[in-house]
Amino acid sequence: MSVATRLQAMQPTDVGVPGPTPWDMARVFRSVRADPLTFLGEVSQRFGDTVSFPVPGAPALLLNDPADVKHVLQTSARSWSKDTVQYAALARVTGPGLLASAEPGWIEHRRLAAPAFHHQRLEAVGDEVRAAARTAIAARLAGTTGAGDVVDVAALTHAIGLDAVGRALFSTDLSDQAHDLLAATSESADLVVRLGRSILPRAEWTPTRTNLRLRAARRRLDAGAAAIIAERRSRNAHAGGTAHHGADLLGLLLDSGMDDGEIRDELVTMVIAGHETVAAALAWTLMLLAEHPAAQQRVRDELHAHPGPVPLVGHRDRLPWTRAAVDEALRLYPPAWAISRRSHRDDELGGRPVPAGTLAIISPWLVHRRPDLWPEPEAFRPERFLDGTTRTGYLPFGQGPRLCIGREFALGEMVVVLAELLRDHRLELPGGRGSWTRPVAEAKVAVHPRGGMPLVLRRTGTP
Ligand code: HEM
Repeated sequence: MSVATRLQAMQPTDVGVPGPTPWDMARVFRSVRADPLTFLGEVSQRFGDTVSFPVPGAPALLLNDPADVKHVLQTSARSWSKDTVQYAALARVTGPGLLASAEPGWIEHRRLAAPAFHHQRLEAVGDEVRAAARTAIAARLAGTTGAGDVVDVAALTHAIGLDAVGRALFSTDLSDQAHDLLAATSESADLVVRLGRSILPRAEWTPTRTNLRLRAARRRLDAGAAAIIAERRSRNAHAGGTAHHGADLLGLLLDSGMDDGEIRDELVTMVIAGHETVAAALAWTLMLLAEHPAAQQRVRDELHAHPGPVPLVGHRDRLPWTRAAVDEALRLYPPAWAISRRSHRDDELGGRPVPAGTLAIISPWLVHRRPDLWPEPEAFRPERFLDGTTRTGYLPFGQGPRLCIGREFALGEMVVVLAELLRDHRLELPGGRGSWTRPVAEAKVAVHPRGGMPLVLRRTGTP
């Protein structure tokens, strides 16, 4: 490639979309890395629905118009792939598992995993999710008085999230490995974010601190996955070595003919995608309910009006308000705060041609705060979702063919955990409303409450 061609490739491509200048970006560089949510909010306020970032080569566009979002993720999904820095960084941990994989191999893996998320199967694992919630709640509350102890509900929901994935998808009790798996997934998630935001991407083999730490975290995840696979094979051998390893996700993967490396990638994908997101979403939901005692009481009233175990699937008819509270919490705090795609063909966005190679950044966090779609967008109002209809500009689980495979599982899990916790407990803000400050929403792999989520948990019936 000639110098002129190289220089040409370094120039941002102008597609006639406004956005910050390179100078603007240089000035805010540090704060963007520390707090991308605020930065994205500011640029969309300043430049509108489509914002262009001054990066070398093909355009990088932030898309906030639901029509553009639908175009990229759904209508024209075949022209846009996950060939992006975000997913390349994730693939350093998960390998080309279902979440990070770019087409075309993805569809076979999706078909293979799908039966583990079908309604029938999810109905069958409701007890496991309930058991995960009960065990973690009992462990966390052991030794507390029940009369108003401050509990970090984010740590609680992490423990539940991991255990629920283990029990429901791998029929495995992960409690022995929980500490190590939680530490390794959260370490990997932090490093993935760091790599995704690095201005100087280095080759995987260079001995940078991040690369070395990532390799160590990967080894721990590999060991965890290998132990889960070995345990299932040995269980199967003891049961007479039947041809089928079971109806859960791990059984499906083992029966599929995938090699152990591919199975490892899917297991690690599900552990990361399946517990970080649900844990964060639940922590924010509990905070919002603590801030809104009347909404919380309405959840409890619904639970008392319908005693008995809450089903994972089909809970909406019985507990419409509880489910609406979950939907509204996912609007305000969508754990997956950024979704990226790269076009591999020339395409059009809002009537404007965009070349192959264009990067599209979609932030559910921003789209969910559009005042034209969500009046008083910062207000927590579960009633927005009471009618149960699909809403334009609502995509906590993505949209189109790559919609979250764990959506029904996650929603069911969230409702079941709320039921287990709120039936007999009241959540309050430590120090009361006057002295309460929300934890900072930290955009990592999921949007987490920085420093945890300390809330008062009081057994109902105690003063
Ligand atoms: C509140 C919880 C969850 C949220 C907010 C969430 C969000 C998302 C989003 C936005 C996507 C699409 C990403 C994209 O298009 O680039 C996605 C995909 C995915 N999610 Fe979830 N997720 C959640 C729970 C789960 C659970 C419980 C699992 C599994 C146990 C899971 C596994 C996956 C997988 C494997 C994909 C990739 C699917 C594909 O590309 O075919 N997620 N998730």
